[in-house]
Amino acid sequence: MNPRLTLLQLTKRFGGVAALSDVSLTVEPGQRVALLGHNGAGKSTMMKIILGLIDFDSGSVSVAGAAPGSRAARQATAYLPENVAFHPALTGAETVRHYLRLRGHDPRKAEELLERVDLAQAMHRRIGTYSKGMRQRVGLAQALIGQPALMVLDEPTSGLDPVSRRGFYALLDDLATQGTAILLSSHALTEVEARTDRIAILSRGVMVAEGSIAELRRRADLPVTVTITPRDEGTVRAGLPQAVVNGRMLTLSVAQTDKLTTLGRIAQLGAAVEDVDIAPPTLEDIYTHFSRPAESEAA
Ligand SMILES: Nc1ncnc2c1ncn2[C@@H]1O[C@H](COP(=O)(O)OP(=O)(O)OP(=O)(O)O)[C@@H](O)[C@H]1O
Repeated sequence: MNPRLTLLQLTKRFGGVAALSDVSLTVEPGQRVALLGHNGAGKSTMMKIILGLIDFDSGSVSVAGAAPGSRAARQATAYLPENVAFHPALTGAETVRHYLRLRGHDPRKAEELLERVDLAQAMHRRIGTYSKGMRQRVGLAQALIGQPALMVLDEPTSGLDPVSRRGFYALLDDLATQGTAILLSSHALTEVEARTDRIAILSRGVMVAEGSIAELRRRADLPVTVTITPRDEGTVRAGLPQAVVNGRMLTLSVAQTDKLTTLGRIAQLGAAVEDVDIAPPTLEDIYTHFSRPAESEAA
């Protein structure tokens, strides 16, 4: 299958600032890719280039096999900006009908789209009375028009409460199952860790890491955290002198390669141990690990 999005050695400068340097990325049909990066890392610049809103200096970009900004690319792509702005005097239903007409679709589909984003109750109210999260969901309904081949979402959950976030990701899962490729930028590491297939980390315009969370975890080779709940603290501390006391628990930071040996030593402590938990490095740990070299360059 052809990728829905291909960026090859993409470079973009704004005067003296290299917003993107040699960035490559592909997103296949049905993939959900999270684009992570500090403020000013180049995420919005990349999205604007994909949408054909700004030019780039060198490299190549293909959106569903077409040039960014071309009619074919625009038809294949849906975009949800971070702060959606709609006319406050129009209702949700009127707004989505308007976008349906603009994109050559049957305006009667507005109700179904608004139901999909959980706005059935409020669709006939003026948008001026909506909360930020509700406006965001109107934006999402607009982005769902015509079953896009590629969805580009800029911080899509920033105004949403936890229940709405869950609903939002369930909707993305449905779209991905039907083949839509999804590229979303986010600073919410915990939720993208659970709800996306691949992570792309930009740091000062450079793609410093890209892959599934399992691949990035392997590559980063960060220690796992082993937490032991002792039944007999004295015996556990004597058996594991390097463990750090943390309230009622003892924790150990263990290299991946020493994990099984350490578990063997814990098992030998027998009844002195009440429980053991192993936590792999979180996406936040991985993100910090890969972003760090560029940060130290900056120092
Ligand atoms: N129109 C512009 N003119 C000059 N510099 C720009 C312009 N747009 C972006 N930049 C610069 O390019 C770099 C990347 O900015 P960009 O907005 O892409 O970052 P970002 O990752 O989206 O950040 P944030 O998380 O804050 O939205 C920054 O140094 C920014 O100042």
